[in-house]
Amino acid sequence: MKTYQIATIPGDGIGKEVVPAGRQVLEALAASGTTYKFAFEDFDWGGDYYRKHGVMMPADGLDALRTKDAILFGSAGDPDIADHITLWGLRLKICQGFDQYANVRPTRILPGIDGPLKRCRAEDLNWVIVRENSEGEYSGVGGRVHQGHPIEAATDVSMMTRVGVERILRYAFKLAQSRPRKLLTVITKSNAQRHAMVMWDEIALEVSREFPDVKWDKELVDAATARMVNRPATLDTIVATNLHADILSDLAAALAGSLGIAPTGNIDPERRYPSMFEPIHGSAFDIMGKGLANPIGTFWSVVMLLEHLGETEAAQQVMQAIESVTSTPALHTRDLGGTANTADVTKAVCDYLSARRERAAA
Ligand SMILES: NC(=O)C1=CN([C@@H]2O[C@H](COP(=O)(O)OP(=O)(O)OC[C@H]3O[C@@H](n4cnc5c(N)ncnc54)[C@H](O)[C@@H]3O)[C@@H](O)[C@H]2O)C=CC1
Ligand SMILES: CC(=O)C(=O)O
Ligand SMILES: [K+]
Ligand SMILES: [Mn+2]
Repeated sequence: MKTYQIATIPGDGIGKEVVPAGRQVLEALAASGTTYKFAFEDFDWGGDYYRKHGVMMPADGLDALRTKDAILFGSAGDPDIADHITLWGLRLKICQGFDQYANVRPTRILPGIDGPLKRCRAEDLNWVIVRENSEGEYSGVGGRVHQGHPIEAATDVSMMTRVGVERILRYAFKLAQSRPRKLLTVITKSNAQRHAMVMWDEIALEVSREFPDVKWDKELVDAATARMVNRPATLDTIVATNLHADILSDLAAALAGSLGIAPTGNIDPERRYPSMFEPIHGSAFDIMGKGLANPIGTFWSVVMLLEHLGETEAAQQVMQAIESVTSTPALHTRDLGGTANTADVTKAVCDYLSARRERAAA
């Protein structure tokens, strides 16, 4: 029997609540009679580790992850440690260390969820945002000098390379091609950002020639926010830079009902390294430790993890379990206007998976 090696890294805040929940779902799935097992290794990296060791993860931490089939991640972010230390010390260290250059963020309005847009039907919002995940505004290039003096200066340089832009655009065109509408929107800001974003537009045109069956258009990022709200059905696959897509995908999640529902894959499409799956949200300091976290974003990330492993049927089963739970208002957490807690939702998803096994056996 095949055993998938899965690393779990809860990290901080509600990551510590939703990642164990995600693991329970994978365990319930395996117990329901799959032809494979999961072997989990849990890593206690994050803010608590930082308080003990002065780093978010060990210097050779990537080596412990290198041989895993996938990583399930929670969040990096601790109320008592600066956000740039936690993010760069853990999540970005893994994303950049394993060159997970494609950050893939599907969004749709799940059954039973009441989205905030009154003119948007559920079928009008079914997007996948492809976020460049290795360079751009989050390349980490820059510096700060003369701190505290009037002449203090600081830069965050947005680095765009032809290789980086070409590979993410090619990934996005391919993904668009694989979806029924074969529709891609390339989002930039090539009016104001007159160098790298102009290069994006040029490379988009070049790469588009490899995909004659994909319809594509361009939108500037400011106008894209309005289009997402006013004409959601005109979008399908979306590709944008690291920063732009980070912002647009939180908006997308909110338009689909809640930040607590939305999943991500940090993908190395070439499979040189393990890919990492996480909800798009962060540590949620305001609700951590209270059992209020919606675990659906993590469960949907588990679906993406299973798809990445090639376990398509299992992925579908977990997605069905999620949709059965979202269809039941009594199982909505507070962010969806309900009163259920993290454990209630987790149990319902696990029970659904177990019941499938019983139905199959009957
Ligand atoms: N991938 C990662 O590791 C990320 C880390 N962060 C870090 O997380 C910390 C907090 O960041 P914020 O900007 O506040 O964003 P956040 O995503 O943690 O929270 C924003 C709002 O959404 C709500 N929310 C988020 N997830 C939820 C869930 N599953 N269920 C119910 N409500 C949920 C929170 O309660 C909060 O009101 C910071 O340290 C930040 O750097 C933020 C985003 C991603
Ligand atoms: C850090 C962050 O906001 C994200 O990965 O979405
Ligand atoms: K996260
Ligand atoms: Mn974000």
